[in-house]
Amino acid sequence: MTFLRVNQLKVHYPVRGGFFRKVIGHVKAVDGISFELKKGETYGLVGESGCGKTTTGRTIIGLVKATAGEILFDGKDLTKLSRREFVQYRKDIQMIFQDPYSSLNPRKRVLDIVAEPLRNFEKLSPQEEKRKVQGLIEKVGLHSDSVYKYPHEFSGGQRQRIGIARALTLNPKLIIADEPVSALDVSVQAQVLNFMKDIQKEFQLTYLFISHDLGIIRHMCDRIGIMYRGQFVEEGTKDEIFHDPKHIYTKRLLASIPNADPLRRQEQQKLRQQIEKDYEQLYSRYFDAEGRVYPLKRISETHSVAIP
Ligand SMILES: Nc1ncnc2c1ncn2[C@@H]1O[C@H](COP(=O)(O)OP(=O)(O)OP(=O)(O)O)[C@@H](O)[C@H]1O
Repeated sequence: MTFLRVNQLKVHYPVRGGFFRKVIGHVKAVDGISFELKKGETYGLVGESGCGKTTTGRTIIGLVKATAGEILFDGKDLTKLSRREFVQYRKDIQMIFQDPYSSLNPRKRVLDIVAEPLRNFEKLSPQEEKRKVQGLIEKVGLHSDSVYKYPHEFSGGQRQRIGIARALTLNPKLIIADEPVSALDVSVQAQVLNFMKDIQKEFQLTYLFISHDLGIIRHMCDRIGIMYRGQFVEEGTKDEIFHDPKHIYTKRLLASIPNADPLRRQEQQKLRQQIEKDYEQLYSRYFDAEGRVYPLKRISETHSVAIP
């Protein structure tokens, strides 16, 4: 059952320059992507830094305005809703951020941090609110007394659990997790990821999981979309992507995962060189006068199209 559908979504950020800060061009952060999420699944968005993953997530949650395209959720196009209408949907879609160190207000107690979304939507008495927050804090594996503490009193993994408790406060249907463990020690990453899997079942959540780490994507996701410079180059189930990748860029990403077996490493090295050669022939980077990677253009698969 389709739960959320993104149709031809584009997000172009204006680039300003000159004395009057006029718009001199656009960064096509997301440039016509379409995909859908089914209820209860984990959909992975993967690609190298700057390919538009975060922008996609932030646009779905309404933090960034779409330039064109549709985001259909519960029969409504979120890009067309007024601010007021959007707030109702915002309850159902929550985000877990990358950095648990900066995403929690250091001056607020856990009670206030976790209760914040609640205060915007429900009028609970202070006692009811505290009971609810303590319940959530226990759910994420922390002691109920933690509600009186401040973020600096917790480890990175614990802080991310607090971020997750905050995301769960309003019983959301969809959680957008943007690199939720990349700021954490490898030893804690697995704990947080497994915990996210557990609560997914319990709270019947659908995840849009954003990561550049294919190992994590493989562990977490049912279906995967591979992004490259604002576009999708390939989409498939976990098995299709990992066992039968079709696109040269996906092969390149997969070849970059180090092989644990030393005997196979040499083989992998050779494969990687071949893939790099093919890739270089297909894609090329363009830079503007200031050295920024420019229009994120893709050379056609036949190598025959000249880039202006
Ligand atoms: N507010 C903004 N204004 C202008 N350009 C932006 C803005 N935010 C992002 N960009 C540009 O849009 C492109 C996509 O960025 P985005 O953060 O969505 O990529 P990403 O795949 O999530 O990368 P990362 O993994 O590094 O976070 C990049 O070229 C980035 O520089």
